[in-house]
Amino acid sequence: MPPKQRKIAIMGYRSVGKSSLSIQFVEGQFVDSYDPTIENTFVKTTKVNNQEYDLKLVDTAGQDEYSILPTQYSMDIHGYVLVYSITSPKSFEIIQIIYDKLLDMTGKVHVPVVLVGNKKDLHMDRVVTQEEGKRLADSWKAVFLEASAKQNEVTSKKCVADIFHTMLMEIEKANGNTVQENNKCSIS
Ligand SMILES: Nc1nc2c(ncn2[C@@H]2O[C@H](COP(=O)(O)OP(=O)(O)OP(=O)(O)O)[C@@H](O)[C@H]2O)c(=O)[nH]1
Repeated sequence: MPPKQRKIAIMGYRSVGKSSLSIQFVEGQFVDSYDPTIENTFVKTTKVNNQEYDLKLVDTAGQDEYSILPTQYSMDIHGYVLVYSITSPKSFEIIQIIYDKLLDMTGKVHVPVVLVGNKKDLHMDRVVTQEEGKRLADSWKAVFLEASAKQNEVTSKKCVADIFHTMLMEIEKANGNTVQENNKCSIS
């Protein structure tokens, strides 16, 4: 089977770890320093359920309540990884605004979304509970995962690559395809 071409955007408030999650997935490393992103596209070939995907990952600039989303984000993007930090109530508020803007812009009632609560390693600074994240994702009929880009960990027994693999599977489902669920850390 030829590889499928997929484009995913990773969005959220400033400093929630969008670049860190992207770099952990693409390069397998964590960078502690903070360098605000303008926009960056990563390319990676990855395999899920025996299907190869040529993935373009658009790491967007941090958005706030006043940001106007570039219209190209509604045109050639197959799915959205929406990220907040479990240590930032503001980022949780902003992610809901971004989701509403996406629906408005695409004119759709449902877009493939994976909601990610990042920085789950910072237990002491947690302000957004897992239940709040799950409830929000449920209201969108989206998948919810908590992650640590730093520790390359996602919910239980999974790693950052699984965020993107889950996203690819959500896109398959949105296209009417059935998918196999995977419950351990993916390597590629
Ligand atoms: N402890 C911890 N720190 C993290 C994690 N993910 C990111 N960080 C740190 O948070 C800061 C911001 O991370 P970035 O990945 O640059 O955030 P961003 O969302 O891309 O930021 P913008 O480009 O401004 O939108 C950096 O200092 C990271 O090292 C994580 O899972 N745990």
